[in-house]
Amino acid sequence: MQPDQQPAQPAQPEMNFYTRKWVRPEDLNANGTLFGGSLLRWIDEEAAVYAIIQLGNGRVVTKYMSEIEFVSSAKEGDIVEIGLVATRFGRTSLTMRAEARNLFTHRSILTIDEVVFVNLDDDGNPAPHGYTDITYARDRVPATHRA
Ligand SMILES: CCCCCCCCCCCCCCCC(=O)SCCNC(=O)CCNC(=O)[C@H](O)C(C)(C)COP(=O)(O)OP(=O)(O)OC[C@H]1O[C@@H](n2cnc3c(N)ncnc32)[C@H](O)[C@@H]1OP(=O)(O)O
Repeated sequence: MQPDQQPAQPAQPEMNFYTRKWVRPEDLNANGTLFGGSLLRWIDEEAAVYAIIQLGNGRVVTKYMSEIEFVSSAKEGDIVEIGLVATRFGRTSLTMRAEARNLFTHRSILTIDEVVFVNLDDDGNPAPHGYTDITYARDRVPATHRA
C-alpha cells in the first residue's frame, strides 16, 4: 500500500426500505402535516418486525431510542418509506438505525441513530439471542410464524 493510501473501510450494511405508508387524514396534525406520533408508531412496529426476523424471537421490546429530529414532513396523500438496518448485535439487544423519507420528494423526514430492542425470555427477562450478524433470509423467523 502506498503511504498516502487509506486502508479499505469495512463495508457498512445497506439500509433497506421495505415499508411504505400512505399518509391518511387520521395521520395529520393540527398543522395539516404528518403527525409525528403516527410516524414513530410505524417506525416502532417496523423495528419490532425487523428485530423479530433478526433475533428469531417474537418476544422483543423497545428499550431505547436516541435523539429524534423531524427535518421535513409529509402531507396527506404522500407516501412515507421507512428504512432500517442493524448496526450492533449485543448480548441480549439489537441496535438499529432508522430513517423515514418522503417517496415523492426524496427528502429525509427523520433519522434515528439508535433504536434498541431487547430479546426476552418467557418470563420477560433479557435473554441472550446468540446472533452476531444480519440475516437477509427468513431463516430465523420464529417457528410459530412459519408456513
Ligand atoms: C416475522 C414474525 C412476525 C411476528 C409478529 C409480528 C408482530 C409485530 C408486532 C409489533 C408490535 C410492536 C411492538 C413494539 C414494541 C413495544 O412497544 S415494547 C413496549 C415498550 N417497551 C417496554 O415496555 C420495555 C420496558 N422495559 C423493560 O421491560 C426492561 O427495561 C427490559 C427491556 C426487560 C430490560 O431490562 P434491563 O434491566 O434494562 O436489562 P439489562 O440486562 O440491564 O439490559 C438489557 C440490554 O439492554 C441494553 N440497554 C439497557 N439500557 C439501555 C439504554 N438506556 N440504551 C441502550 N441500551 C440499553 C443493555 O446494554 C443490554 O444489552 P446487551 O448488552 O445485553 O446487548
